[in-house]
Amino acid sequence: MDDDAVIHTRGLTKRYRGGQLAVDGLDLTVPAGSVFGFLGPNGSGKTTTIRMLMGLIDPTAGSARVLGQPMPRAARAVLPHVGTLIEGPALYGFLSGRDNLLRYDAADPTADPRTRRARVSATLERVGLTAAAGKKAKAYSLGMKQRLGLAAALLQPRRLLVLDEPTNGLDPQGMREIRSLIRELAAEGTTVFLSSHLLDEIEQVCTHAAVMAQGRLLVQGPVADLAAGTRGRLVVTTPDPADAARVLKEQGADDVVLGEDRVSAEAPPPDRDLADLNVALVTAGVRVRGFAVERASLEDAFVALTGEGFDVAG
Ligand SMILES: Nc1ncnc2c1ncn2[C@@H]1O[C@H](COP(=O)(O)OP(=O)(O)OP(=O)(O)O)[C@@H](O)[C@H]1O
Repeated sequence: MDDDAVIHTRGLTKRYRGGQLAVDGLDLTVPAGSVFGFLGPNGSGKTTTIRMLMGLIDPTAGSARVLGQPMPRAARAVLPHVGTLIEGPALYGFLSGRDNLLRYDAADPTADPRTRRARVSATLERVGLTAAAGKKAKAYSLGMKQRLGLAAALLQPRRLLVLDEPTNGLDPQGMREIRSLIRELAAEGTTVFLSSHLLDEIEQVCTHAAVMAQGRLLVQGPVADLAAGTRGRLVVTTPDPADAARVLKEQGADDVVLGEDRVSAEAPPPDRDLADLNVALVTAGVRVRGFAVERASLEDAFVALTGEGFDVAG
């Protein structure tokens, strides 16, 4: 077991009673201090994994350690150090935002009642809800509800935050707010584990990521490495795209895509000198206006891994 890991699983498996194998032999390592994106299309097993990590359901096989301790056995010792936002916050609509937090904190046996009011006020401030603190929660927008849920997770200092699809259903402004809050928390040293089905979200906020598909882990590691393992695309801008495409194919380029004033192809391997390709184009009379390699995105990496597009719907 990796002692520095905040979350570490070995062969973690969940088969539901109906027979559905939701998580299949998962080996996950979440380094301390990371913002770790747990990525996968709907139904790939993310929520099931999170529920096992938090001791809400038992695994069928395998083991999980959170903050160095076995789950679910050590749940009582571990969970006070973990802030969670899973499947939307449970709020009382008839209570104000502030009263929701006071009530939530009062239900936590590890929370100090003497500092309760001050902590609630500070947390409301931190998530930008001070002005709306007196409003009933049912009058909150979806983004405000989500921020209130996050506030509940932040009432006490946490070593780990586990957020299940924290920006799901939010408008772009709401997403930005949650993402910048996540970055702030990470900068203070909290490890953040968040699930998402949005590739660009993971690229924007995460240092590390794991990709799930159909209950299995496809890959995990630093986000920069995941994309770097995939070749970028060579993009040639030219008024002669058909000729350029022909020359690139002759030169052995793969996956040549013809556009109106551009041609792209899979970037050649590192041992191939790009200048030679450019010379071949120009020698064949292709007028080259632009010649560049675009870095691979996480989406390219995902497509390369699975051979299919990422389902970003839902
Ligand atoms: N309580 C349950 N009983 C039986 N099958 C379940 C249960 N919960 C989830 N599943 C199934 O397990 C698989 C994984 O679901 P899970 O919710 O973990 O995926 P997910 O990646 O979190 O997707 P989503 O984003 O839709 O929640 C799915 O096929 C789902 O239908």
